[in-house]
Amino acid sequence: MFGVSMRTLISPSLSPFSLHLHHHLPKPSLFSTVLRFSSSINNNTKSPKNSPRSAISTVKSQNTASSSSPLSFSPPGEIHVVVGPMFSGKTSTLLRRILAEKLTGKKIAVIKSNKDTRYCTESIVTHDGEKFPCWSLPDLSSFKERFGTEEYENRLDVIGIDEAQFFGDLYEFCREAADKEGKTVIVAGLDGDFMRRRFGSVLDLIPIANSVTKLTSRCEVCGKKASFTMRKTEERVTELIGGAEVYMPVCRNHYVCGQSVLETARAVLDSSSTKTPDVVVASSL
Ligand SMILES: Nc1ncnc2c1ncn2[C@@H]1O[C@H](COP(=O)(O)OP(=O)(O)O)[C@@H](O)[C@H]1O
Ligand SMILES: Cc1cn([C@H]2C[C@H](O)[C@@H](COP(=O)(O)O)O2)c(=O)[nH]c1=O
Ligand SMILES: [Zn+2]
Repeated sequence: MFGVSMRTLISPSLSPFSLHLHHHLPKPSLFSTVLRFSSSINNNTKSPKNSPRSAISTVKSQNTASSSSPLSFSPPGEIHVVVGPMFSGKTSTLLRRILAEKLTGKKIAVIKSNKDTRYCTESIVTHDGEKFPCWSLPDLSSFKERFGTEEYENRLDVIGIDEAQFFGDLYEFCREAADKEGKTVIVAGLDGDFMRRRFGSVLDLIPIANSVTKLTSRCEVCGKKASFTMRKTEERVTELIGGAEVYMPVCRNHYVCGQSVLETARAVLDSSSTKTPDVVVASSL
């Protein structure tokens, strides 16, 4: 990772939600009554004295059990989104954050798309070779059942998702996990494809995210900060698995120059492929 620019889109202290609560709601409001009711349930909960894990599990089971009540208030989870071009350190950042959560005693799981078979199917692997075991899946909706529904609901705290651009059900999974199941979800993926078009549904998470981080790499041409990924080959399909042999990180200037160079090259290739055979034979002699 060469540079990081962090934009927290929702500041908890200034959220419309808290302003609304302070200035417009009659007191006591139904909402604050629900909050007090719910917190008194949790305060009366006797957690086992042994491990922090047991305490976490107890609170989570309580929340799951009470989630069917119309007056219940589950503690919300969180969604953190990490985007950027290829080689910008998205997987490294995901790994670092996941390990930090693990160190605090949280139970974690990492999922990556099974479309990405570049290094290893059972681990997320950074371009620097760091590894962490993961679930390699075709979609996210099957994760809960594969992980074990009871284990998922009562003990899992943090879910990391790598190569998020490849998951069609990303938005629904993250919203459900954070809003209804109290999970912290850390999502790493490409915001844009090689044409700088939105990639998959990563960008759809922004309105429901707690934080969004866009990383930069280093432009392979000039060394300045790179925010885009250039494809070096002729393929035009959106999804094309590959590494440095196919893609390179570039700055805006070299993305624009590179696109026009590629377009010129394509035009030359296209025109040469329409030449009559005798011309091709003649020129190749
Ligand atoms: N061709 C390359 N261009 C830039 N960085 C590279 C390249 N090859 C390997 N790297 C390394 O990749 C690291 C980022 O790896 P990773 O976290 O897997 O990135 P991402 O998930 O964003 O693709 C960089 O810190 C750099 O050391
Ligand atoms: C730009 C771009 C990338 N891909 C593929 C190439 C890689 O397999 C992954 C990205 O991996 P990384 O962890 O961000 O290095 O996505 C693609 O299919 N289409 C594209 O346009
Ligand atoms: Zn450049």
